[in-house]
Amino acid sequence: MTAIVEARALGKRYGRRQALTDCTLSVPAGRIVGLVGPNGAGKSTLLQLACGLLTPTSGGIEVFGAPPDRPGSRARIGFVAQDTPVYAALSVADHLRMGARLNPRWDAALADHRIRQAGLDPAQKAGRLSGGQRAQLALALAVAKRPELLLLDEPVAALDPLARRAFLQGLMEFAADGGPETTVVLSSHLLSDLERVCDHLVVLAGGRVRAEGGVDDLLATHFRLTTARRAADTLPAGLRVLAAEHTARQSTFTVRADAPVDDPSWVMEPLGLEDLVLHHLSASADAAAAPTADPRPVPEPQR
Ligand SMILES: Nc1ncnc2c1ncn2[C@@H]1O[C@H](COP(=O)(O)OP(=O)(O)OP(=O)(O)O)[C@@H](O)[C@H]1O
Repeated sequence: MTAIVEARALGKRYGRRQALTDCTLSVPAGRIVGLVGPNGAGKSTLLQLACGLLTPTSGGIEVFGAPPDRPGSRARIGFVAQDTPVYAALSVADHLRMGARLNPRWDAALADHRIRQAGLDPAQKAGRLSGGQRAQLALALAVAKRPELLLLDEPVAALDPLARRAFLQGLMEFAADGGPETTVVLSSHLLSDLERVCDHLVVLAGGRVRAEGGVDDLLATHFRLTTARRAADTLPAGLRVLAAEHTARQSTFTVRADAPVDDPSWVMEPLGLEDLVLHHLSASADAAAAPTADPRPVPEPQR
C-alpha cells in the first residue's frame, strides 16, 4: 500500500517547547484520516509539517515520497489552517477568480457549488463574513484546488450542525470523486464526526502518537475484558492494559490485544471508537502524571 504521508521519529521544538516527539506514522493513500488529541497535543504542528509550512527539528516527514517543501508538492496539497485565513478586502468571487488563476487543477464548478451550498454571496467582502462563513469559503477554495492530499485543521469547529453535516458529506464525495489515491487528513475534537467519516485514525497526546491505524484494525484489536479479580500484571503477554477497574469479585480491563484472548473464563467485548480514543488519551494522561507502572496493589477479594 502506498503511503502518502510518512513520518519517522519526527520531532518539532519551538524554542524550549517540545511540540512533537518521536512520531512515527504512515498514512496510506485513499484514506480519510482523523487526527485527534487534546488541546496542545501537536495536531496543528503535525499538519503544518505535512504541508511544508514548518520544518522538523528531528526525524523526518515525507509526502508523496519526498519532503513536502519540494517544488511541485505544494500544488498537490490543499491545506486549511485552523484560523481559516482569507483576504479581508477581497470578495468571495475575487477569491474564486484568484483560486482559478493560481491552481492548474482548479474545479470551478465544484467551487461554485460549495459557495452556493454554503449560502455565501459572491459579492460580499471576506472581511465581512462570519467566522463560520469564512471557514466555508476557505474550505471551498481548498477542495476546488482538487488536491491529492487535503489537510484540514479543525475544519468543522466553526460550523453550525447542519453546515457541519453537509461539509462532512461533501468531504466524503470529494474523496470518492477524486479517485482512489485522494487522501484527506482532518483534525477534530468531535469524535462522533470522525467516527462517521474516517477510515484511519491517529491519536496524538503530549506530542506523541498514542495509537494509529485503520479504524477496522483498531476496532479489531481493542477490547474490554472481564474476568475473576486479578492484577493487571498477571494478564497474558501481548496485552497492553489501557485501563483497569476492580470490584470485590471481578476485574475489567480495557486492553489492546494483537490477537483475541482465547480463554473461556474471560468475557470479551469489542470497544467502540469513541471509547478507544478516550482510553488512549486518559492512559497517556495517567502515564504523564505517574510515569511508573501502576503502583497500587490489587487487594485480595473480600470473603
Ligand atoms: N509558534 C509556536 N511557538 C511556541 N510554541 C508553540 C507554537 N505553536 C504551537 N506551540 C506549542 O506546541 C504545542 C502543540 O501545539 P499545537 O498547536 O500543535 O497543538 P494542537 O493539538 O493543534 O492544539 P489545539 O487542539 O488546541 O489546536 C503546544 O504546547 C503549543 O503551546
